[in-house]
Amino acid sequence: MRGGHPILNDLSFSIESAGTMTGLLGANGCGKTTLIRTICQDLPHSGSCKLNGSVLEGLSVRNLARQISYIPQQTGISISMSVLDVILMGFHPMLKLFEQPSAMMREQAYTALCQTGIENLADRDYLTLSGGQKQLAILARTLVENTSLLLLDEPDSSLDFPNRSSMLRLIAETTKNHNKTTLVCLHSPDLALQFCDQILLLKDGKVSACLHPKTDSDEQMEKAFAEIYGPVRLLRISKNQVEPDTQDRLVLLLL
Ligand SMILES: Nc1ncnc2c1ncn2[C@@H]1O[C@H](COP(=O)(O)OP(=O)(O)OP(=O)(O)O)[C@@H](O)[C@H]1O
Repeated sequence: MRGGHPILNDLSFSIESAGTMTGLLGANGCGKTTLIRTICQDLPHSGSCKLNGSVLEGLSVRNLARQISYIPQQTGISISMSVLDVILMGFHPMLKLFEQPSAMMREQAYTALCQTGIENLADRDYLTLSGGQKQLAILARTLVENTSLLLLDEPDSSLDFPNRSSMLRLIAETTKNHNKTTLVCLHSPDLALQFCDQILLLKDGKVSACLHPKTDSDEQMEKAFAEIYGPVRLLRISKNQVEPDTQDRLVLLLL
């Protein structure tokens, strides 16, 4: 519910097993953020969300934070603190009251900064970062959180062209290597087709299609995307034309 109005209706879906990444796509205002915030229990709703068989409704904020990492479009951090301290916030749900992060946690935080390529910003005030640098810092924080479900709302929106791809690759690798389940809102069908195991298309408050880019036919996917975006054509670029040892690359063109 937003402003007293239902945004999502009779919506039901399940996400594949741990180690998989699901993209959530749809037109502006179709309810992607609403769905993500509903799952992390940030918005009122009827029905229920289950994670590994456990109902999420009714769990305490601390308990939810131990299981779910949520990256909103705007981080909401408004006080001065170093980028390293922002990453260390990822350990808070694991610490007791007044307990400080250990040396090992600080080391892990620095490693996460290196993984996202912003170790040179460790001592910078977070508030002085650009929008894209902030997104990389928040992703680094997510990497240290020991959660099983990642909910990411357009984590690439402020990033430059190559960094968008790097960000999605890193999220996909983290998902697989750490056996996490990831649901990510995206606006780029191309990035979703390249990195996601499953794509949910949202329309009129419902899931209009659930696609599996590695196995669905091009015709099936074209038809589903056309429902959302209008006439489209799916181009398949053979792996030999891209880089060996990768999948064919799929690119969606608006007609
Ligand atoms: N605080 C609010 N009060 C009332 N309605 C809201 C509020 N926030 C969002 N909405 C409405 O809820 C609907 C879904 O919004 P939501 O932000 O979930 O869409 P979205 O798919 O994430 O959009 P975008 O791709 O533009 O980010 C929209 O019609 C929006 O106008």
